Amino acid sequence: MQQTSLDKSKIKFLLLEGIHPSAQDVLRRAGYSQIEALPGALEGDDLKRKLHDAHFVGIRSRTQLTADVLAHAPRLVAVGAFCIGTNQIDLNAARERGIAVFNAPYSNTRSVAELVLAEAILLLRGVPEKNAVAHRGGWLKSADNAYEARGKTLGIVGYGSIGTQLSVLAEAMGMHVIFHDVVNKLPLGNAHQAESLAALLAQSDVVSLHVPQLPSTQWMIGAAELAAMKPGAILINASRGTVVEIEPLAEAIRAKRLLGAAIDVFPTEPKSNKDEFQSPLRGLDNVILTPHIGGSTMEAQANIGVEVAEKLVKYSDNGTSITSVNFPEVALPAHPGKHRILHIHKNVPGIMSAINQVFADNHINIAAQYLQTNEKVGYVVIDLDAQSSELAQHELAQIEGTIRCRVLF
Ligand SMILES: NC(=O)C1=CN([C@@H]2O[C@H](COP(=O)(O)OP(=O)(O)OC[C@H]3O[C@@H](n4cnc5c(N)ncnc54)[C@H](O)[C@@H]3O)[C@@H](O)[C@H]2O)C=CC1
Ligand SMILES: O=C(O)C(=O)COP(=O)(O)O
Repeated sequence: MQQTSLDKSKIKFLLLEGIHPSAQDVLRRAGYSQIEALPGALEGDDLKRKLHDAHFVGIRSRTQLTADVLAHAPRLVAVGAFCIGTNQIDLNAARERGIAVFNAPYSNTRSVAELVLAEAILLLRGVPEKNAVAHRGGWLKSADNAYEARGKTLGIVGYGSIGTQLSVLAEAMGMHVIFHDVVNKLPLGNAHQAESLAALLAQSDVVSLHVPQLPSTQWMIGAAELAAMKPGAILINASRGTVVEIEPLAEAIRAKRLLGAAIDVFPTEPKSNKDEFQSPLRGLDNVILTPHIGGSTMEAQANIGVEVAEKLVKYSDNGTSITSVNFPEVALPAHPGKHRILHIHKNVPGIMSAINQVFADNHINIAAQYLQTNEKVGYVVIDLDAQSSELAQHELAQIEGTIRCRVLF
């Protein structure tokens, strides 16, 4: 019988951006050996060349998987975003090509929240500036503009996984927490939802941003919003570099309208540790600049490596797409003794009857069938007897609207 399931030894994983070795451990334990791991991001032709024969790619926040790049990845079955954000991936283009995208929605939330809280404390005390001055041989011993965190108001913009973690930690230190979110959220502890972003900016001593990169969050903090903040307030951004306009922020710091800032993410970030970091914020002593390391702790990275690699293995081994961020979610049991056909198709009228007709016309018994659709794509999984799978796959692949059809056994 012809082999229709791709041999594991032929399945290629490309892991970029220094993904934690825990991911490779999971993949190897599952029987995958063709793994290429690179320390930095790739772009342009280099990225396209590497993706040409990859079945799975693992990235972090830096690698841009645009529609054009995905068009150069004919074998790609799934993308693992070994991070929270998936804005670097054209999720619709991936879906239309039958490429499922998975991420790690929770593994680094605590790391970000801890860093932000630490930065808030340091900035309220003017430590970054005092530290910079001391390194230059100066001595800024003074209580001027140095404050306790206790009793100060922390304004959290985006009250999701990270925002809520931060809320709990900050309250434990005696801060008052208010938040702004486009969705009505359950306030934790004594936090409360501000009436608007403007109200939050007007009341907060520290403003911390935790929104995803979306059209609606692009440049949401610009000159007008910075001017609306309390004089002497602090801004922290560990969300995405498109959320804050950097020039007006640099100006507000230089003019001492804001006491300080901590910025972890930038409109343009170096693609590896070898490239120069350029920013108008360089040289401003009371701005903490960090190289997008909000989620970069050993704990978070090791957990993310395992979490996302396991999702890729499950999808590769048995078709389970549960928790995919762009794909119909199907939770599948094992299929001992049966072959399993995974058919990804455009969600158009008549396609399911065409699929089922193949089984009727060819007298093939369906042992189990699972279907999930979203607006654009349908994902149907069919378990059947081994001797029928080659014929079924051949026939199903001919159906108009088929995006991808593979067999597992
Ligand atoms: N600096 C770093 O290393 C890291 C950065 N991140 C960034 O942090 C972001 C947030 O992460 P999570 O809290 O896990 O996401 P989440 O999805 O749990 O929470 C985001 C919240 O923002 C809200 N939101 C969306 N649009 C908004 C708008 N226009 N105005 C106000 N609120 C809005 C959502 O309703 C949601 O409650 C991620 O999308 C990622 O970009 C995440 C991890 C590490
Ligand atoms: O989890 C996220 O969304 C992050 O921003 C972390 O990105 P990174 O994996 O550190 O490139």
